Amino acid sequence: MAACLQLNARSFRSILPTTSSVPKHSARLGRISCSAASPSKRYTITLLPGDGIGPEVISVAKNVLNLAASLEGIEFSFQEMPVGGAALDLTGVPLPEETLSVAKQSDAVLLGAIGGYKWDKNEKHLKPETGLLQLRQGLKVFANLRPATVLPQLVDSSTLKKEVAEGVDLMVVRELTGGIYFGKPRGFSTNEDGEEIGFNTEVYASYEIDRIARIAFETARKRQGKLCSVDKANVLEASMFWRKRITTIASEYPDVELSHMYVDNAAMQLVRNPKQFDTIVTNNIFGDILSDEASMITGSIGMLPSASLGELGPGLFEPIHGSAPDIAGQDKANPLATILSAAMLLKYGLGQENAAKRIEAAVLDTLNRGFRTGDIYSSGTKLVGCKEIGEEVLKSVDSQVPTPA
Ligand SMILES: NC(=O)C1=CN([C@@H]2O[C@H](COP(=O)(O)OP(=O)(O)OC[C@H]3O[C@@H](n4cnc5c(N)ncnc54)[C@H](O)[C@@H]3O)[C@@H](O)[C@H]2O)C=CC1
Ligand SMILES: CC(C)CC(=O)C(=O)O
Repeated sequence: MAACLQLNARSFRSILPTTSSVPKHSARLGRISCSAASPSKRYTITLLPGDGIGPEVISVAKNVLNLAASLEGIEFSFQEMPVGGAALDLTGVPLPEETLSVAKQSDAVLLGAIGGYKWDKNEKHLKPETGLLQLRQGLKVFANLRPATVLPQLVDSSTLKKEVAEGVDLMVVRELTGGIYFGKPRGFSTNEDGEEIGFNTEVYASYEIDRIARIAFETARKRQGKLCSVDKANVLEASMFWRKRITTIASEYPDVELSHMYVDNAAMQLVRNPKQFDTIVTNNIFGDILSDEASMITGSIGMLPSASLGELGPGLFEPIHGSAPDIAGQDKANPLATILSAAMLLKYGLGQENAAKRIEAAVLDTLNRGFRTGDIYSSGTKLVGCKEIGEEVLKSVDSQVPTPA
């Protein structure tokens, strides 16, 4: 148990510069300016359950977040707002102005997932996914941290051989508000031969690369000091420019060992020898794909949390998975990624590290007691649903002693 906690604690501790005294809405990234004042103990949290399994995992994570925080004397007021398909059904748009406004005014945002078959044929501006992209852009959360750690308890759940998966502890730093997801021109048209076409633009300005590069170098510096920048600079101009800017920023971090890798090779290396990676920095689309791949090394996409942070304003915390319509409404979803996202919210969003550690420890304790959802089940463990594993995590939190005042 101690060894497991140690491994986990290191991986969580090493994500970003430690900010145990981050005031509300202070800059949290890169060159952080922190107040020395004690953190506030009252926060407003926007909950965005979204679609599919989103409401199931958010309901569980909310209870865990609330209990862990209360043991540290922290009070939350939660405000639940619609986003994605749920918002489309209610209001006709995937990100209502009120949702964005409430989110912006809160201290942190916890999101489940969006999307579903029902809205798949909608026009682009009426897709749930557009609402999530608008939310990320509206909150200006350009830095998406996606830790992938193989917990000793789940090494048998990995699809990779034990000796390959064991000990993997990597961090994907994904650029989140630029690149091909947002680049213009984009759309549908007709080419000179009269053929219908669809097109998008991968574009990055130097400031966008420089700021994510600094976050990634700072992150690597707090971890094992190794940063691998992933691009497609053998083919794409946007990647050539990415590599040039990353190399320029590297001169500010002589203590960090920088390497570059093409994305096709990186995809292969992640399953060949994932332990070679410490911190990966990459663009929006490659980060999306590589982090889903990395999640399977850890056992399941249902295990990977994420934190999306900007220079100012609330952070957005969400599991990396989608709305999983194939299992929605069946109490089969693994809520641990969302619960761990709540821990990231406490640590990186609010500077409440002790409460975050309570959640991380409770997740480990629950796994140590043998509880598993279907996606991480292995023989000899206890198969439970989303609600039940949530209740077990709550019991683990509940059994912890409050920090003396
Ligand atoms: N951040 C978000 O809200 C995201 C939303 N989506 C949307 O979600 C919908 C479904 O997309 P998919 O490509 O199927 O990706 P997905 O991540 O929703 O599901 C992929 C597979 O993983 C499983 N899975 C995902 N999360 C799980 C969990 N917590 N526990 C157990 N199993 C889990 C699903 O059952 C499915 O078999 C689409 O509408 C898509 O656009 C996709 C990715 C991210
Ligand atoms: C807009 C989202 C559905 C894109 C995505 O897959 C993600 O960022 O996780």
